[in-house]
Order: sequence, then C-alpha cells, then structure tokens
Amino acid sequence: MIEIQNLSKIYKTKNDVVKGVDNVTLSIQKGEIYGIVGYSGAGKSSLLRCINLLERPSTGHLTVDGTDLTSLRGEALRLARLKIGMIFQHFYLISQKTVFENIAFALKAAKIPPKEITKRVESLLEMVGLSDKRNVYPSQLSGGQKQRVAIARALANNPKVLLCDEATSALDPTTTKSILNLLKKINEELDITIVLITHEMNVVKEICHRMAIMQDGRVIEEGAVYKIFSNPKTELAKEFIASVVSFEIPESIVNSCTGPIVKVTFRGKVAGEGVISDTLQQFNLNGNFLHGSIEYIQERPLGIFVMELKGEKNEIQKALDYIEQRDAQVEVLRDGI
Ligand SMILES: Nc1ncnc2c1ncn2[C@@H]1O[C@H](COP(=O)(O)OP(=O)(O)OP(=O)(O)O)[C@@H](O)[C@H]1O
Repeated sequence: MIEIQNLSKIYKTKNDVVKGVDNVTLSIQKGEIYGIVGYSGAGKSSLLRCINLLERPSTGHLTVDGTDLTSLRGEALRLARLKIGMIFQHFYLISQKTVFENIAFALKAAKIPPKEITKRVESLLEMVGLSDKRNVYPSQLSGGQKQRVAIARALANNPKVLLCDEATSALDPTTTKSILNLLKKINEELDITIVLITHEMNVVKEICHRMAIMQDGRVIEEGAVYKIFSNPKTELAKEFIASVVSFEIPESIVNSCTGPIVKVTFRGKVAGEGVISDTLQQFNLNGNFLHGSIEYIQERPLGIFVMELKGEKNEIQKALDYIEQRDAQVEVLRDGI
C-alpha cells in the first residue's frame, strides 16, 4: 500500500543542513497498522509528513496505493491526498465551528453535495460514538472526544490510509486505550491502513502489527511487533521494550543469589504451558523466580521469566538445553554454571 524507497528529507536552514530522514526504505502492507517509534528528533514526524507530501522528500520515491506521489503537483496531488487522512497530537479542530461543521468542512472542501454531507457526517459521528455531540463546540469536549472528532474528519473522504502523528500523546491512559480501540475498529471494519508515530511503546504493543524503530533519521530495526518484542536486535529496541516490559532486578537481590541467573522467553502458546515447572522437576532443580510476566501482543502471549537456578551443574545445563528445544529462548544473565 505504501512503498517508501531510499527516501531522504534534508532541511536547509541559514546556518545548518539537517538530515531529518536519511535514506529510509519501508514497505507498508494494505490493511496493516504500522508503528514508527523513536526518541524526539529521530525523524518520525518528517517521515510521516513525507507520506502525504506535507513535506516534499528531498530524494527517493514514495508510492501510495499505486500512485507515485512525488511525481504529482497541483490538483492531481490534491486529489491523491484525499486518499490519505491524518490526525495529530493537538487535534487542530476549528474552534468557531461545531463538531458537525468541523467534519462537514472536509467534505465541503471536496465539493460533496450538502445532502450527502449531512448523511456522511451523521454516519461518521455514529462510528466515533459522538452522535450526541454534533452541535457542540470543541471547547466543550474532552481531549478524547476532540480526537474522535478529528478522526471522523480524517475519515470523511473515505481515505485508504490514516496517518496518526502522536495521536494519543496528549491523552490519559484510559482515554488513550479507548482511542486505540477506535483506531483498531477503523482498521478492521473499514480496512484502512494505519501508520502511526509515537514515542510510547505501549501504543505499538497495543495495536500495531509491524513496526520500525528510528534513530538519527534512519530505520535501525524493522519487523513484526511480536518478533521485535521477543527478540530485539538493537540496544534501542531493547530500551524501548524495557519501557513497557521491565526486568530490572535490584542489585542487592542479584548479589544474594548464588546460582546462575537466567532469562527465559517463551513465544506463543507454550508461554502458558508450565514448561518451567516441568523442567525443574525433570532435572531436579530449584528455581527461585526473580521476575516474570506474560505479556499479550496482539493477543499472542509472550512469557518472560528471570530466575536463579539451583542444583547440579550438569543438570542445569541439560535443563537449559531442554527449555530451548521447547520453542523458548534462554539468556544467561549471570553465569554461575
Ligand atoms: N522544518 C524543519 N527545519 C529544520 N529542521 C527540521 C525541521 N523539521 C524537523 N527538523 C529536524 O529534523 C530532525 C528530525 O525531526 P522530526 O521532527 O522529524 O523528529 P521526531 O522524531 O518526529 O521528533 P519529535 O517526536 O520531537 O517530533 C530533527 O533534528 C529536527 O530538528
């Protein structure tokens, strides 16, 4: 659906030249929710804004739904852009217009007849759960409600892609969850491809199918969210994951352990199958659990446990080999074998 090839965005200021996006190549599939994460200044916004040509890429190619946007100008570009809706952290609603008028505005701009506009706005309001707010002004709405209006407005012209620029960063956790659920519903029911940028790994974990991690304008890691969570390659990916799944153990606890400390990661169904207790029993070991949880990523379990193992040296090694054969990954955090 979205093909980004060797895309760079260079900003030239009076005294400086900054590479906002540095040679990014990404392929985002139709119907996917794709997350782009990175710290401030990593280039997320620049890349997202290049996808609908709010920023014109300096070099590279960009195809959305089969159309090479970089080759378009003027009216042709305006029409192609109707396929791409966008929402922002700060909503950008027009304060002097009611909820209805804010949404209708996008349709008027697309020259839709008034009768159709009313019908369309009403169905959009129903979709985002705000039918009772059609005549109120943005100042009378909560942050979550404002974002719902912005989502309805972004969907007004039946886009095929929705770009979300830190759409939940100004919202509290409960409201964030409800907006993420709405985005999921839109993705599933309307088959809209969603690209979102965020610095919150929780958002990615909650709704994204695949993700990219950006640093200094470049994509440094990319793939299925589950795969990155279960086997991160870069230090930055590990850092982002630790922000939602932390396995830090106080030093005093680590020092009080005498046996090896291992981290075991189970993927999929096996996470709930009691492999650890079976293993401990089979190899006559004692396991002292230091940390553990089963995370659910797109409803797929990912179990991570940290424990100290006590028992015969040989048996410990055999136990670790056995666990690895059960579709689990073993990392020895502190050797003592
Ligand atoms: N209009 C601009 N003019 C000059 N430099 C810019 C411009 N926009 C972005 N940059 C620079 O490009 C780099 C990437 O910025 P960008 O806003 O894309 O990052 P980001 O990951 O979205 O960060 P944040 O989460 O803080 O918005 C930064 O070094 C930034 O200073």
